[in-house]
Amino acid sequence: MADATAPQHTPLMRQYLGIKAEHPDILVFFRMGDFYELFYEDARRAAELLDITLTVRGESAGEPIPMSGVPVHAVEAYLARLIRKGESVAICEQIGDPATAKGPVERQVVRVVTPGTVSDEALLEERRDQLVAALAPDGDGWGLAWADVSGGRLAVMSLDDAEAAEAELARLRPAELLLPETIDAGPASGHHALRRRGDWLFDPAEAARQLAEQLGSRDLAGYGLADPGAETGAAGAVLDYLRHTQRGSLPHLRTLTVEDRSEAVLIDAASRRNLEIEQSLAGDDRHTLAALLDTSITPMGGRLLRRWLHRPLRDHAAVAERQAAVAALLEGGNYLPVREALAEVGDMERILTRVALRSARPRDLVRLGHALAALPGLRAAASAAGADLIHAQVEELADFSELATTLGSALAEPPPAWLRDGGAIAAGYDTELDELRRLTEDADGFLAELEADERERTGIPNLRLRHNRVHGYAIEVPRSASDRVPADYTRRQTLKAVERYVTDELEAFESRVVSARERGSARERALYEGLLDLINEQLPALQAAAAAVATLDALTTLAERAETLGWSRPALVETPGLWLDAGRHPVVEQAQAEPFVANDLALGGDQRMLVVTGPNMGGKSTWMRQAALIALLAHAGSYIPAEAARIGPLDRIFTRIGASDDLASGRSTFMVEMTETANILHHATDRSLVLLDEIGRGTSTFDGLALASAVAEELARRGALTLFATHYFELTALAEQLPGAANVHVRAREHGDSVIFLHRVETGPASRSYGLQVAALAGLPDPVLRAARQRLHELEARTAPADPAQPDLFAEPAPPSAPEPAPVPEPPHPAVEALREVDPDELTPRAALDLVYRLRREVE
Ligand SMILES: Nc1ncnc2c1ncn2[C@@H]1O[C@H](COP(=O)(O)OP(=O)(O)OP(=O)(O)O)[C@@H](O)[C@H]1O
Repeated sequence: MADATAPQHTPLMRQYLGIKAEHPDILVFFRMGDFYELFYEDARRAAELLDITLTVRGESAGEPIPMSGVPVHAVEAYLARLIRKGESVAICEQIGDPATAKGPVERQVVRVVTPGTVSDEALLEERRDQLVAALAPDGDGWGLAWADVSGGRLAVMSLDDAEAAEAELARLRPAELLLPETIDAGPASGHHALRRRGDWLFDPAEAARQLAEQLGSRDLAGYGLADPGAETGAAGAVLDYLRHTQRGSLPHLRTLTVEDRSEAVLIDAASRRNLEIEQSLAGDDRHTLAALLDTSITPMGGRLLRRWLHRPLRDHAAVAERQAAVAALLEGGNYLPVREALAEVGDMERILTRVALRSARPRDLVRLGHALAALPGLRAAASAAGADLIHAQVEELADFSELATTLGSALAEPPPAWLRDGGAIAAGYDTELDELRRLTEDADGFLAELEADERERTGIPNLRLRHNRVHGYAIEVPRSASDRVPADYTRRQTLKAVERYVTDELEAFESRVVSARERGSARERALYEGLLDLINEQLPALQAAAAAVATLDALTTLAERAETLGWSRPALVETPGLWLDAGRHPVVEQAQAEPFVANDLALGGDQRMLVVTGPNMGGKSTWMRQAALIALLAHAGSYIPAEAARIGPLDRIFTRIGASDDLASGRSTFMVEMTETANILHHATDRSLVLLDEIGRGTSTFDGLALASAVAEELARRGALTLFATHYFELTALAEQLPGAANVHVRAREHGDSVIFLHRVETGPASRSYGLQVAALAGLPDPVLRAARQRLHELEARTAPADPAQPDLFAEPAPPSAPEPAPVPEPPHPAVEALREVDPDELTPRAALDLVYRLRREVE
């Protein structure tokens, strides 16, 4: 990097390097006319990241200056690409007037665009929160804070250990993560957009002061943070970062939520991945719970629904409230008119943020006007559904009709893309603006008239009136006709084929028009600012209404999904457990063409562990995952894909499914598996749902078997609600060994050399595995299959039940081997002797009856 102070740099480069020095880690977009330019290392990086041309711009300090750039009009598309790659950009604008500047125009960084703090519509994903989070260490634990700038939310949470921090980061997926400079990254290591910030920015006491000021309260006691700790420090760091990036105040951030982990059904990072809530294991968002459920009408409803799915609630009362609302919306199709009314509302939440940050575009205000106008209809439609939660939302939909009317009459439709384009304020809204506009518009007529007059006066038929940005208005005459121009023409410019002149009349006109135009746009800007002020006056009430709309949308979406997908309302019961009648996998059922086979599940009470066996491809994983997804949906307040269900309280959902190397952290498949299993064993309780799929597979058979059985024993001891799928038949013996354990299997039928999967879950262990048949279905070559069959016969012969090479892992240990005395045979009972002597075929009915009487006497 070049040295800014080196005197041999050009003045422009000295200015650039001075600004760059304040933003050493991020790209600086340096405005030069119609381009944002990047220099030196930034230029190289941008060229690579954006696939734009790297050129050279002259020399400074005797060295060529590498340069790349993007046109101003297309900057948003480039910014969006950089943000998605986790990059941040400082936008440096020209703020001085180039006409009057001596040396380079004054320039200043007006905002810093970062992945976690953006609020521009073009840079945000519509249906996903884009968060910036901060972690601060706290003994063994961590303080966590996060902000959703575009939604106006700020939250904190205290975490007991690194595992909890990892789990919450996996839930929130912050686009940026702030960490004190001097600490070990711990649970944050590997985060793609880690930003180190000065340790002092995490200081709890100073953070508490800053936060109280931001929230307009005396201190944080009202938020339960009377004694500021690491979480407050983290929130302070987030706030500082937001102020730094927004370069202004944040009037829309006025509340702080203190989240408590124990209020949620906890899902650790690995389990969350396995459940494919918002992202599939394949890495996309198709075939996920969110993709299936999110038919919400407004983007903010979609984002709220995702938050619900990511944070199922333990409190059955809160869940029941959502269920009751969904039921009320389903009744008589109440949800349909609500959805219709929602269609006009749009993304009020993010629009309000842009209004608060004063970056709202004309289109935002037009849409806000429509949204406000739609609220009375929404209110009426929602009021028809009788549920407490719905009424609470309706109450928040205050009357904004005056504001709606003002916006409706103030804004032109369709609006221009930018305020600077002009025409945002509608005609008839302001007489002064109308007057100024008339002056500019009349200019066209005046010019046409003047042109005609001058042609006639001079007799030059191709005389034209021209306007150009630099030189203003001029009368253009071909050079060949220049000897015919009248004396009152003053020559301004001589070009190759034409000469340009002005007249006093034209100059007077020009100053009138230019001043009218300038005053017009200033007036328009002032009126627009006035509208922003007007909205901001009611910001808290508007934000509350937006939150209510989002809630109504999310609830209505759950109702629509329940109806469309044929889901039912689960009964919430007090006994921990999961009892499903004809449950289905919500996503697989929709994704596949073949009909889905519904299955029951009874897990709880005195049956707490089910060992699931059956062939590969039989449907074990699907059945287990559907149990977890149904439990999750139920605790999010949704209806579920089952005919009927009883669902007890749940504290955690664990899913140890599938195997994957975690190459990034250098852990092997088996190591990952055991780490995840260890986590389960540390935390599972009798209210935890645990899914273990083929645990122990990643090591030798005996080690694997031994580990799997010991893990099962521990889970049984803890009384965890466990589904345990395995290909080790030996583990089916667990059903007899462990209290509360039973076997189930997915049924398959042999069909010649092939196998038919019935996908039906039945009691008892599977009889065989059909591994070779499944391999055949998968297209393994015939010679290999033949060899495998041969090998299988050999193995089966070798491991016949009497074979000592196959140990019975669950047999009681043999008692100490003192030789038992041979039992002394007892003489048979006389009744037995008598029975031995008769031949039943020879007996008449009468003799048989006599015999019974005799035997009876013998045994008395
Ligand atoms: N209940 C069902 N009804 C219809 N199809 C099903 C059902 N369950 C599973 N399937 C289908 O069978 C396929 C295999 O299911 P799954 O992956 O659950 O088998 P698995 O027994 O876990 O296999 P493996 O032991 O090889 O992991 C699924 O992708 C799905 O298409």
